[in-house]
Amino acid sequence: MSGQPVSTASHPPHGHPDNTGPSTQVGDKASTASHPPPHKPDPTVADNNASKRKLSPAATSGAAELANLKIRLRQALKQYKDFPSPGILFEDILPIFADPGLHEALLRALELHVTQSYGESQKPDVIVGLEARGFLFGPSLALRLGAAFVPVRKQGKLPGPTETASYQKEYGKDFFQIQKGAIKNGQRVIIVDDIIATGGSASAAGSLVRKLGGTLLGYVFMLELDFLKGRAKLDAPVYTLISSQEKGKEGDAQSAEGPETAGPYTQAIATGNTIFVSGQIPADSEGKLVEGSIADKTEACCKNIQAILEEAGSALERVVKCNVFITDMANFSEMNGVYEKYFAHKPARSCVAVYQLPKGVPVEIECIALAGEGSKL
Ligand SMILES: O=P(O)(O)OC[C@H]1O[C@H](OP(=O)(O)OP(=O)(O)O)[C@H](O)[C@@H]1O
Ligand SMILES: Nc1ncnc2[nH]cnc12
Repeated sequence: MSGQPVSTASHPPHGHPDNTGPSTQVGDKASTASHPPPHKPDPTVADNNASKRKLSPAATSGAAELANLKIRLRQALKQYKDFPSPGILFEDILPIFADPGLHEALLRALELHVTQSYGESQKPDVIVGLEARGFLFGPSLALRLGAAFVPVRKQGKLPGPTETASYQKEYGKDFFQIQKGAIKNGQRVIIVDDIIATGGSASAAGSLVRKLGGTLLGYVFMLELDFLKGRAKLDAPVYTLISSQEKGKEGDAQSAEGPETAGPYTQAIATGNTIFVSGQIPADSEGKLVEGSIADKTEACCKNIQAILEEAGSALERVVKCNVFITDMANFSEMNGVYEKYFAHKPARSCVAVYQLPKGVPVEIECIALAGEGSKL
């Protein structure tokens, strides 16, 4: 587990007790949710059972492993503007394969996802990988699962009788082919690829699998470009390890919605079963400062923390400690009004007034959270 130092934007720790706002009082149990609700939690709804739930050590260590892995994978991605054609922001996954540790971690996470999602009785018989990047990890994954690997290739590459499907992808039109007889009637199949963008490629591959009589269990991707809504084209369950921001920047490996870091620190670091989130200021995902009241700005900080935690497989409900920095205690109660909607379970908290904050903002919030439950591991 990596133990990189946690770098908050610019603040030394402050130990100011704060029992007048929505923080947990001394003597309260640390309130963490071992079983977050299956639906996305509404941060504005109080969770009165939060303090009764406990984490199992195995679940938390698995979840922390996944959280850390996601952060490391995201950081390894490289983005290229206008490749292969103008207007496309190309997500390069190859650096993951250049690092044996990340490569191994990727395969482990995918293997665990499949074994835990489908179990022994629904084990896949065949992993289908899509040319070319689905070939980078499809065969290794198949081997780990004791399944066959079958390639779907671009037109004209496969010998013998084939089935063909045409499709439109994010940057062009193409044809996929599969060898007739490569999948037997009724075999359970999982389709894997590096990226789902518009979903055109994956959908065409799904149609080929079904043409051969395969039972499509689902799709597994390393990365999803959410904003293209490709999964809407697919009619089998979709799993993606990480999702990508709508507007990324070249060379940038930030989480989906949190603002990019403005200095030599990382948005979040997971170690053990703990996630340390760097101080969040009221800025949007492009780093633009949010205008408006203290309430608006506090809300922006909370939303950034929420996005970063969710990206790391955790949630606001799993925050155990917050540090709030404000530049004027006259704003304390307006800040609290919003803060308590997001942190209804009252994690431990300090709130201090500081002389100045980066970029002249009036509020900054950092936190420590427990990793997610580990349902994917
Ligand atoms: O969801 P879509 O819009 O269909 O796009 C996703 C597909 O695009 C990329 O492949 P590409 O055709 O560029 O081939 P490559 O792997 O050979 O580079 C990627 O590897 C996916 O297969
Ligand atoms: N933006 C993108 N980056 C990398 N591969 C892709 N395949 C389809 N769209 C892509």
